[in-house]
Amino acid sequence: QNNDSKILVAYYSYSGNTKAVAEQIQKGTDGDLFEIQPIKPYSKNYQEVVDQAKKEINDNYKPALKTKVKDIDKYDVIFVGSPCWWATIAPPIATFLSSYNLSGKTVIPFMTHEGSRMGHSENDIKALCPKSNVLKGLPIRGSQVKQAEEDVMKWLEKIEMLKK
Ligand SMILES: Cc1cc2nc3c(=O)[nH]c(=O)nc-3n(C[C@H](O)[C@H](O)[C@H](O)COP(=O)(O)O)c2cc1C
Repeated sequence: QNNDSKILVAYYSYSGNTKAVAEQIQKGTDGDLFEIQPIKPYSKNYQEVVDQAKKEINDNYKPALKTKVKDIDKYDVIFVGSPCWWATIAPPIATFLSSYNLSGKTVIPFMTHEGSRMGHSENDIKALCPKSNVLKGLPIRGSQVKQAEEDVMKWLEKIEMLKK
């Protein structure tokens, strides 16, 4: 229940869509917003990032991140947002989930995509934090994030995470 929970909204966003949804979730939950950023940013060239992402995902590569969450232990609920990359989470999310002990916490995925919806990201997330309670995720089409707020708020209400 939102009123008793401490909420973190963590996300990685390459081109801004997932960031927009993260901000809507932050607004709806009053949680703390945290941007996951790799130390080495991905190329601005789309084809380059597509090729690099494919290789990194196939290799289970986990890029080093710029910053850490200060006190992860205080959070009960962690929203985790990623763009859909090759039908799964972007590699910085894999690093994020591997960097903390998230056992006993509720992990709530959300994803922006251009057709694959959540892909197989929920299973991949579960494998990275096996002792967390991973809920079903929210997929939002990347090109429609600006109109997504109502759907996001309805979803938050349904999963009892909308702030009172
Ligand atoms: C490397 C890469 C791989 C992608 N792979 C997929 C995919 O498999 N399925 C899909 O629906 N969209 C795919 N997309 C589109 C993105 O998921 C979509 O544009 C998303 O909203 C981008 O979010 P962002 O602006 O937060 O980075 C891919 C985009 C990139 C850059």
